[in-house]
Amino acid sequence: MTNVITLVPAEGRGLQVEYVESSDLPTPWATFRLHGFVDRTGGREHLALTLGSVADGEPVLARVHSECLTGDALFSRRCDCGAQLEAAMKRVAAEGRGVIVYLRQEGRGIGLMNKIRAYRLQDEGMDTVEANQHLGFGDDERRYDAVKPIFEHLGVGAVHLMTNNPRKVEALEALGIQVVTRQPLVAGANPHNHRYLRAKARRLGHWIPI
Ligand SMILES: Nc1nc2c(ncn2[C@@H]2O[C@H](COP(=O)(O)OP(=O)(O)OP(=O)(O)O)[C@@H](O)[C@H]2O)c(=O)[nH]1
Repeated sequence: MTNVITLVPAEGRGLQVEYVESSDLPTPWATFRLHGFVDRTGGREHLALTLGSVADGEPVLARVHSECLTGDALFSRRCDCGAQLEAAMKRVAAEGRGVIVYLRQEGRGIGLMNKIRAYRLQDEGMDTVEANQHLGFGDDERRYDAVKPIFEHLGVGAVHLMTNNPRKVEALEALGIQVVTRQPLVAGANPHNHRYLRAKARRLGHWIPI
């Protein structure tokens, strides 16, 4: 007996995202519902956390977060990722309703090992964009296609998106997701990530007060 109950093809490149299963996920701030999805095209496993009734047709407070193992799980202060994830989960908990999609695209899409290579280059003086380029990658290799079928499966329509990243807003809107408002998500600035945040603001155009 399989747990796979839905197959949702997205528009465009014939992306196939399978919904696998859901469970409770108690956290310090709320007990979320945890939903598992597999992107059969890219072979990646993605997650979504929901709280409250997100399928009622009203815009939903939302975060689309890309995996950062070092920041999200290992407390790294090189970036702001873990602090942003925690802030987003707390905001959804405070609101009692919302969705957080956790996309498994580590290191802005270059993968964990290459992110460590990029960190080494940053230790030697490059900024986060230069390091990616030095390794032969683009500034940002992420794709957000999987978000559309995940939102469709969850019944999420329009969103209030928590992000400082203009490319993320553009990418979701290009998929047909209505971003009603952008909610700034500034958290986790510290002396170790000052250069990183400055590079995100200056090189990647993030709306971050520096
Ligand atoms: N290549 C690379 N990736 C990094 C570095 N620091 C963090 N990351 C990755 O950057 C991504 C950050 O994802 P998000 O927090 O969802 O997005 P964002 O572009 O910061 O935009 P926000 O929505 O404003 O947070 C994750 O995939 C991290 O693993 C770095 O120095 N180099």
